[in-house]
Amino acid sequence: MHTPDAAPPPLLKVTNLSWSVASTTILQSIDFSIKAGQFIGLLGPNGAGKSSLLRCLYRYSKPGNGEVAFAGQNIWQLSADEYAKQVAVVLQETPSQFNLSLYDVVSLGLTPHKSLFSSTTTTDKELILQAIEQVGLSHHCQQSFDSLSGGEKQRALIARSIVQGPKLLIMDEPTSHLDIKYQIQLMELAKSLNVTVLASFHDLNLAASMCDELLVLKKGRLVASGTPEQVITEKMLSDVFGVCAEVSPHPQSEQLDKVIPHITYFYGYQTGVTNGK
Ligand SMILES: Nc1ncnc2c1ncn2[C@@H]1O[C@H](COP(=O)(O)OP(=O)(O)OP(=O)(O)O)[C@@H](O)[C@H]1O
Repeated sequence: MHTPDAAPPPLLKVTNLSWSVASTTILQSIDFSIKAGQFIGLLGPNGAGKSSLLRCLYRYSKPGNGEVAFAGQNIWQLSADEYAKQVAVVLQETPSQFNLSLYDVVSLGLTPHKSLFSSTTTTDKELILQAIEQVGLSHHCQQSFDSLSGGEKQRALIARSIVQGPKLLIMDEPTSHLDIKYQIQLMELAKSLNVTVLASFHDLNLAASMCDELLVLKKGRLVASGTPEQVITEKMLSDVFGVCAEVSPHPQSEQLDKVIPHITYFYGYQTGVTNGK
């Protein structure tokens, strides 16, 4: 009898994940999975646990309970190098690169793929230059990384991720220091790479416009997940973020052929005007 092939496992599956520091529970009983090709946004107020969760996913923190599986395999059973070939990370704070040029920093994306003494080939060099061109920084190639602007640094780190060739790109508030144009550009750039992306956001409208699905954390628990239309509701904004707001379809929804919820925030928290909405 013919049995249909089993569906492939999700690219990332988080099961009953909890993480504590000393006796304080920071993340509690978190379950979700991400399919290959999705662009997922992680939301939550300050201190909700977004960075802590992402650290458990890029194998920096080991959960006290539960499991993180990548393509069906517990990530702690993979070596750090094996995992780094599959998962790239862009963080909000860029550590100093000690006078490395932009080119050198981008070339570090090759590190997980190279043995200790192997040299950079012509193909590698082409890949590095192509990635730098893709993020629009060709004219800064030899500039020291530390002297780049915040937006240029973040784009350079995306170029490093392109060179790394990951299946999953994890970004922890990568746009927090960028002006609005670069925030949009950086996220659209990440979206155009055709890799699976999990990114934390503070700008809920940006997340709603970019993401296929959203995950919402509150006090270390996953309290909502689904499409932006399902997740971005006036009730969620009030319950999780404590704001009074109106949600309506973004004017581009029709043009883009999907419902993009758009949030208009109300002001007057000191005076109580928001209560009378
Ligand atoms: N190593 C640690 N030791 C003690 N407490 C920690 C540690 N890491 C995180 N926390 C605490 O866990 C909670 C969640 O922090 P986390 O940085 O994950 O939140 P976040 O959602 O990313 O916040 P933000 O939006 O402000 O960046 C905070 O109360 C933080 O102080």
